[in-house]
Amino acid sequence: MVEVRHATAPDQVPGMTTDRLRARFLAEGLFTSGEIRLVYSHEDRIVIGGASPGDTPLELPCPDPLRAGYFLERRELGVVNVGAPGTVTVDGTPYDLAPKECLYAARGSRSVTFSGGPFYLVSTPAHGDHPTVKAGLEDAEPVHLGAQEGSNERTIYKYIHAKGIQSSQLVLGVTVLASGSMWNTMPCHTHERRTEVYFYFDLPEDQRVVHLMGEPDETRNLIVANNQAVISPCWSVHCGFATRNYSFVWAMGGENQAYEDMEQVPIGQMR
Ligand SMILES: O=C(O)C(=O)C[C@H](O)C(=O)CO
Ligand SMILES: [Zn+2]
Repeated sequence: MVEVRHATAPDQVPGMTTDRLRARFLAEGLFTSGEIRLVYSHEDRIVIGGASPGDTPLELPCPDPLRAGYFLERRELGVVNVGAPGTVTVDGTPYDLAPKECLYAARGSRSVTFSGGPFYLVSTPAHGDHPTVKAGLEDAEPVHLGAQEGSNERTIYKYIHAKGIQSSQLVLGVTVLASGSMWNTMPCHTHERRTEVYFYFDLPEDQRVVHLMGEPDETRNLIVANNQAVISPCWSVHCGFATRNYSFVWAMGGENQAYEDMEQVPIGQMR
């Protein structure tokens, strides 16, 4: 199943109801046992999805919006295990992924199958060839940020980026909040040259993230549950706090792969 989302201009946001805002930017229901569910966003043509194999392995389909012979004919794929240990098999080679481990699947791979997990998927168009690579948290250089005083102690694990796993344009990592911390990405930023998607996981079912989005001086909030994702166009801040600690996958596609290429927003400029 694939859902197509069109791009949104920032001047459309002030008039939006909560329902319209959620329909545009929040991806719910990505995980249904026995299915692969995808959202094709026209923001930098990022595809996100959830693969929930249940008892039977699932094969990545090639949905019609791609108009390709197979999913990775012109694309690259990042996979993060967001559940129990599982295996992703790429053209017959199995890669065992523990929770929070990552696999980059190369353009040109004809078959990708999933068992165990579930797995979160992010794909962007690719114009070059880079090998399929698996990485664990120990392979990603951890960056410790924040402090208890700000309720934002967290570790950023960068997997696919300019100095890590090589890709054509995909940039991807996992941020893990320490127990007792709730805030991510504050002070926040935008990326004029990229689209970013935050996918929240490891959050108990009865807890929520309050995700802030919109232009810095015209923010809105989305109340986000476990295993849901928020699409941030280049003009949108992306940050939030939750009712307890959690983890999230951040992934970007666009003009460049420099993690540091962002416009910082001093909190005094936010409204
Ligand atoms: O907690 C954070 O801060 C982040 O994880 C920020 C993301 O990595 C990000 O937004 C990258 O552009
Ligand atoms: Zn960002």
